Formats: sequence, structure tokens, C-alpha cells
Amino acid sequence: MEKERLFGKTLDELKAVAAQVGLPKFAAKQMADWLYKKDIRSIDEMTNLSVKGREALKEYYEFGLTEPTKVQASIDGTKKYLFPTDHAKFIETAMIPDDDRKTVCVSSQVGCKMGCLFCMTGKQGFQGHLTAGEIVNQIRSIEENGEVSNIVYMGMGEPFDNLDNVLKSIEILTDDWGYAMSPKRITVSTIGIIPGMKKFLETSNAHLAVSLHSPFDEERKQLMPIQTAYPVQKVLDEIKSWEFGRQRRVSFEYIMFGGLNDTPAHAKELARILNGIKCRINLIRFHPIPDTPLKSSNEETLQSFKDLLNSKGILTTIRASRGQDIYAACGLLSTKALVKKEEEPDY
Ligand SMILES: C[S@@+](CC[C@H](N)C(=O)[O-])C[C@H]1O[C@@H](n2cnc3c(N)ncnc32)[C@H](O)[C@@H]1O
Ligand code: SF4
Repeated sequence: MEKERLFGKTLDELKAVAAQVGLPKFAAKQMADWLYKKDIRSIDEMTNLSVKGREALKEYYEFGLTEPTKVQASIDGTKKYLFPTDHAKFIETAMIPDDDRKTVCVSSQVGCKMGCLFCMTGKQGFQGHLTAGEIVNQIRSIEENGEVSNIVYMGMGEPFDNLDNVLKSIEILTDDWGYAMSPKRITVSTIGIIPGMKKFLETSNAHLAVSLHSPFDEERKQLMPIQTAYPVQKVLDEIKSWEFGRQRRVSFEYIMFGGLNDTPAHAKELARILNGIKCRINLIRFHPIPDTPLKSSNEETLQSFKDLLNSKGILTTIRASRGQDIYAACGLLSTKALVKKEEEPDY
């Protein structure tokens, strides 16, 4: 019988585990401490549980951590970790050091079904959701565990297409019984799946980032098929009904495609549709992927686009491209080659 993993369970779920194996109720909190606050990797090391209790636990459960099988390092210090997931699939995680910060960019799915034209993960197609444990393991099982200052859900996958597991992972990272991290150190990036975004805003205090890429309906539709189901205007209407500011931030990601979405008219329309939202815009250089006519804007255009938005009162920055030499930069994570051929979907 395949054993279930304890790592990735919430306190409530651990209470049910304790009841199932005949451990006292308070053992749930003890298990949470061992899982999320201490540096052990086996049930045998949970020494404040009775020996009998540990044996009962081991009948059905394993601790549940997964080691990375490959680590690559970029010349700029960024690292990329490869983790196996269930059913012979793989995900990638990036760790980006910056002065005194260490930001981990976690994946939420194996591949992605959203089909954005410019994204390597999108090209891979969808192979599966990650569990909460598999998401948190990307922080716990890297060499920098314990030194991570920020977490961004900007790796493989669309977080709000795997909402329950993503929310559960945030609960484990932020609750007192878990990692007890401030939600201000966590940012979730979405293409704007409105129902998921709404639930996220209701249940967590982590920051929100929305991938915008064009203020014009038809153009955005060409780049991001999701625009048909959830037009950006509706996404913004929802965002306007929430309070953002210092406590909780909303930012918009905007990839600059040369000769496509980088004109002054785009900047002016962006400023118009974002009017009234306390936000920041992050301009991203396009990281080229195979077989695409898309190209990145030149540095001059990036600067003038940024200046125009700033002059219109929208705080705009240009995101540094990190880890490009090891394909760890935004949108380049993909494990297509590692997924068994027969499991690949048609696309
Ligand atoms: C890979 S996505 C994951 C999170 C979520 N699915 C989203 O799209 O916001 C993270 C960010 O990378 C951006 N991205 C995707 N492909 C890119 C590429 N080739 N170059 C630069 N950024 C890219 C996305 O637009 C998004 O802002
Ligand atoms: S940009 Fe985000 S939503 Fe679009 S395909 Fe890539 S991972 Fe999926």
C-alpha cells in the first residue's frame, strides 16, 4: 500500500491523522512542529511522540519530503532546482539571490493549460496539479531552506487553476503552527482567473500580481487565450473592489514585446485602465522561446515606456532578468523533455 505524506498537511488534517492512528489530540500540534519548524526528515525523529504512536503512524504515513535531483547555477547566482513529482513528472524551482534577499520562485503545476503564446511552460501543455506538500517542499528541500526571505508563485503553472492546493500551501507557510511567515513576503502571480483570485483575496493576505501584457482586448486575446473567458476589464473591476496599499500590494506584470505592445499608445491606455488602483507595474524583458516571432523591446523603448507610466503617476520598474543562461528566467521553466512521451497531451 502506498503511504500518504504527512508533509503538506494542515493542522486540521493532522488532527484527523492523530485520531486515525490513536495518538492524543495534542500530537497534531507536535507533528506540525516537527514537519514545519524543525530540520528532521523522518517520523522516527519525532521523539516527543510515543514509540507506539510513531509505529502506528508509519503504518499509513511517511514524512514526505522529496530531494531535488538536479541543481544548476547561473553566473548571476540564480539557481534552478529540478524536483521529481508523482507519476514520473518533474517541476523546476528557481532561487534568486539579491543583496540580503533570497527569493524562491515556486511552481504550482506540472506544465500549464493556459496556452499563453510567449511561455515555455505553456508550450509544455498541462500534466498535473501539485499538492500543497509538493509546493512547500520546493522551499523546504533546497539548500537555502531557512534563509528564504520571499516566495513568489511565478514558476510553472497558473496558481488559481490549482486553487485549493495553492491556498493550503499559503496556510502552511503563514500560519503560526506552520512556517509562521508574514504574508507580506509572499506574492502570487495570475493571468486573472477571477473566481480563484476572489477566493485568494478573501482567504489570504499575500500580495497579488496580475499578468497584463496588453491593455487592448484583441491584442491580449492573441497573446493570452484567457482574455476570452476573463477579460482584463472584469479582472480590474474585481481588483477595484478590494483595498490595496502598504499592507497588501497589487502589481501588474507587463512583458515588453518589441513592435507589438510597447508604443506610447499602450502606455497611455494602461495608465487609463489602471486609474484608481494603488499599484505598481513591473516591466519584464521578453525571454525568447523557440519558434516564436515575438521579440523583446529594446532598452531605449523599455526606458521611455517606464518614464511615460511614471509621469502618469503609476510607479513602474523594470524587472532584472535573472538566470537566463540556465533557463531559469521568467517563463522559461519547462520540463517537457523529461515527461514520458506517452503522457504528453496533443497540442
Ligand atoms: C510563468 S508565469 C507563472 C504565473 C502565472 N501563470 C502567470 O502567468 O502570471 C510568471 C510570469 O512569467 C511571465 N512570462 C511567461 N513567459 C515569459 C517569457 N518568455 N519571457 C518573460 N516573461 C515571461 C508571465 O507572463 C508571468 O508574468
Ligand atoms: S504565462 Fe502563466 S498562465 Fe500563461 S502559460 Fe505560462 S504559466 Fe501558464
